[in-house]
Amino acid sequence: MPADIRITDSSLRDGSHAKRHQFTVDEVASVVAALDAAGVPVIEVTHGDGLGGSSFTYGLSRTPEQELITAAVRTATNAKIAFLMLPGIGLFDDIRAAAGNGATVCRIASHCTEADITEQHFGLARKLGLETVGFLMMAHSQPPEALAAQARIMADAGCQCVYVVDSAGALVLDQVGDRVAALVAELGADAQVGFHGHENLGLGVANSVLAVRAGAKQIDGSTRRFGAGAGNTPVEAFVGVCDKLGISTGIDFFAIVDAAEDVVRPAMPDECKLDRMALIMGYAGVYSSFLGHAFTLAKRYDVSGAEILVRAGERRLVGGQEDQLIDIAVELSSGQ
Ligand SMILES: C[C@H](O)CC(=O)C(=O)O
Ligand SMILES: [Mn+2]
Repeated sequence: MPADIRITDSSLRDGSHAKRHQFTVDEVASVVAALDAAGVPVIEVTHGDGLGGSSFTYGLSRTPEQELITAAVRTATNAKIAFLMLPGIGLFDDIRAAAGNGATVCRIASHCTEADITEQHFGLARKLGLETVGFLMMAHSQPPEALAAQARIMADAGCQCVYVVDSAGALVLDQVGDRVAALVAELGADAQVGFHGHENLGLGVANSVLAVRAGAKQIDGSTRRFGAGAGNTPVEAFVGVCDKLGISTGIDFFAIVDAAEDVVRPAMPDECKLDRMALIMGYAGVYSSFLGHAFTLAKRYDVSGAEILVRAGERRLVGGQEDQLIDIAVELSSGQ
């Protein structure tokens, strides 16, 4: 029996933000082995900011991501290995390399008003025989009908599942359902709809259930919430809730609970916490991966990390504008 929904585990990609991109091959292999054994169908492995993300702006990786992808592919027996790429950060050759190393699911992300920059990337991915997923990031910032129009651009370019991506963990309950429903209505049989949640307001599981009820067929999460900000929808809790609701995921609850505690947690530098800075991100609508940058800048310039995030929210900064966090920190340190 096929599962009702397909879960993609992002611990080894979104979790890369929380680990400052310091994964080793051994950590990736042990996490993939545990998730695969628990029945997780898709495991995403890449630098937190996608292929090519290793840089001074986004943070240097400890291990080249193609080596991590290769290790994941070698380890998985059933799970598909996915990778993320953001046009402008990664290159076409990075997609070719990931495909050559055995990854089979290509996830292309853009800010949720810029789907047109993904068209050529979906074209290449489909030509390479990859399964395609599109990410409309910072989805809280646009109304359902605007997101649906952007989803149509991705689907027409060859994307097989368009995700509503709550990058800031700012969407609340029906705001997820309304957005997913708008995409389902727009895309019909042309593409599936997915949801990627963050825990910054503590709603990852509830939001994901509402996404499923609105017609989403693919849901992201991270085991032990290992992701940016307060982390992602916890896969183990979501699987338990789905079991109770009669939504089949194909993942064994007890096995994923053990994987979270015994394998994923030891690979994490710390728990992903719902603390002051994470809550402010959700409340102010700030891109979750800014957390580590704001933390570092707060220390360097001796200013409040929370204040950096509040100002980032006021300026409606989007992914790719990490450098503007430095401007904010400098302003704060000079009393502006
Ligand atoms: C590059 C981002 O980290 C993608 C993502 O997971 C999000 O927007 O959320
Ligand atoms: Mn994310």
